[in-house]
Amino acid sequence: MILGLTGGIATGKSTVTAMLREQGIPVIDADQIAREVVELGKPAYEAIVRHFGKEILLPGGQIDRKKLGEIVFSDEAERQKLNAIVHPEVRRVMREEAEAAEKNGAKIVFMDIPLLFESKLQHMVDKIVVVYAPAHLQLARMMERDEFEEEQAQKRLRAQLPIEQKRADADFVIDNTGSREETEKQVIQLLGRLKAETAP
Ligand SMILES: CC(C)(COP(=O)(O)OP(=O)(O)OC[C@H]1O[C@@H](n2cnc3c(N)ncnc32)[C@H](O)[C@@H]1O)[C@@H](O)C(=O)NCCC(=O)NCCS
Ligand SMILES: Nc1ncnc2c1ncn2[C@@H]1O[C@H](COP(=O)(O)OP(=O)(O)OP(=O)(O)O)[C@@H](O)[C@H]1O
Repeated sequence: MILGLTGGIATGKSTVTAMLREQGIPVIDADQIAREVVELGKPAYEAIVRHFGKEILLPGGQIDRKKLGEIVFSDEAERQKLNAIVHPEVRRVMREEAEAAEKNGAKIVFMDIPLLFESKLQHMVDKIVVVYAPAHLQLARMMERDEFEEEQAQKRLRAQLPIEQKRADADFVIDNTGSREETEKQVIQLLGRLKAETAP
């Protein structure tokens, strides 16, 4: 069974991913793959430099993610352009990794896909788990973690569908409004249900 793990920016997907891995569940991470496919010299890297120019590079030649983020979260057309370069590569690698995990005998595989709903990737997964935190907590946690001003954080929030809508469209919701311990309890409870469903 392939589960799509999604939510909004800073709702706690990475936090939940770490908890799942601790329970021995494989999690394929779209953000991590999106970082790997734009490493220096990869095809997506070349395409990004062609479109956005050398101004978005660090002195060592790697992509300056902060700078590219400032551009794409301030300009919807540029964000779409970046998505069109990066997303097909990310989907291809995710499929490969899911197949490898299933070949290794995994019955339950999670794919952490932040933009699952926005990119209409529902077809890639059997069920959808949304990690939820209300918008005001998303903002506060993002500002603290990334040292963003409120306006920078708001821009990133506006580039995604509202978290309330995602919650409504989920098969399962993990509410990360409370403490990490409360969240972990929900993760373990969900795994219990899924293991019962996938038992022979
Ligand atoms: C714009 C970039 C350079 C900013 O890098 P940065 O290191 O600051 O952020 P990071 O990659 O860790 O992403 C953090 C979060 O931002 C949100 N986000 C990232 N890209 C996008 C996007 N294109 N549209 C909307 N939200 C996005 C997601 O919630 C993601 O979890 C980077 O996010 C990127 O290359 N994005 C395009 C690829 C993408 O869509 N990745 C997310 C899902 S695969
Ligand atoms: N239950 C919680 N209580 C307090 N802080 C939390 C909780 N869960 C997560 N955080 C913090 O909130 C921030 C966002 O969490 P996390 O990085 O897991 O979110 P994410 O959804 O993976 O974010 P992104 O979409 O940006 O990748 C982090 O700094 C994390 O340490």
